[in-house]
Amino acid sequence: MSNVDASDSAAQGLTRLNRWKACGGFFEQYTHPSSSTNTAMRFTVYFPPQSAHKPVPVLYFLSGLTCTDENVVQKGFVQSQAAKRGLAVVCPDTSPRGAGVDGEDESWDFGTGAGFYVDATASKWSRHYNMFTYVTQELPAILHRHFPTALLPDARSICGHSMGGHGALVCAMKTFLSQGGPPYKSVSAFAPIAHPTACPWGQKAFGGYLEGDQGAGKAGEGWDATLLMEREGPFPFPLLVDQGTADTFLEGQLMPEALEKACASKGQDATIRRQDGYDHSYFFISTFMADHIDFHANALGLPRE
Ligand SMILES: N[C@@H](CCC(=O)N[C@@H](CSC=O)C(=O)NCC(=O)O)C(=O)O
Repeated sequence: MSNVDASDSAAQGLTRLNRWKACGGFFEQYTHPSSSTNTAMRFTVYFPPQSAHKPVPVLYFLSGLTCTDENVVQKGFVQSQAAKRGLAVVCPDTSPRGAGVDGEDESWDFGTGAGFYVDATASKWSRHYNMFTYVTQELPAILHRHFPTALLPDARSICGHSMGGHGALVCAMKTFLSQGGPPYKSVSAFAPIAHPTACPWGQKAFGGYLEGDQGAGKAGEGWDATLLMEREGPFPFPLLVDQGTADTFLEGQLMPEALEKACASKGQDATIRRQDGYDHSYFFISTFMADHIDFHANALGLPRE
């Protein structure tokens, strides 16, 4: 279970920053005080046209290193298929901002913009860098309190890219294992950092955020999707992963073959696809976004087109 208290934050207010009409629905961007991160947090929701008349299921999209809530909104092409299927898409930020932790802005792959969707236990980071509790508990509670007629409380799935692809896997796995909220119905990832304890990005993040992860790396094992699959799989939700073959981070950082092997050994319901010639960018993500929206809409029981 989480070491962070997210219980009181649903009562706190949201301030709307922006609203844009798209494909008959609306993107709405909000800021609010967060009890998980002890900072202001920002997120954007796509409300499909159907949500004006009845509550709809929710897909969370977790972005990667250096991103905010806006990258996938501007370049992910979520809205056209989400509007067709009647699926809301929630896009959180990737870390607290302006927390004031010494060194948080020194590198692009750690600290600001790089929360890695863990709950930090190292004392320097643990007051603010609690993105796991924020994404899995606090933000859903806020959304369902503020938008009860637009969003269903228990029908949720999760997707992400790179750091966020791994975050999506771990949010679903750890929520199921801890029974810490309604289970996610499906999980998908674009180019996830599939085995973070074995790659430089993950070792840097876990070594910083997690007490006891320096050196032997033990603390990170409970936050590594491939190790969670090996130890606790199979999980009762389907998994879809897309990986571009021309991704410059594929060798050395992403390691989809490790996750693939773990899924195969545990009989996990998993589809892991290689997409020829695609890189790590939002050109890749936007190309296959409709497939991912359909995958989740089907798992969430939405009517097919
Ligand atoms: N330092 C570089 C590379 C950063 C980068 O490629 N970030 C990816 C996510 S990587 C894994 O989590 C990304 O999504 N970038 C944003 C985008 O809109 O493409 C840099 O700063 O460019």
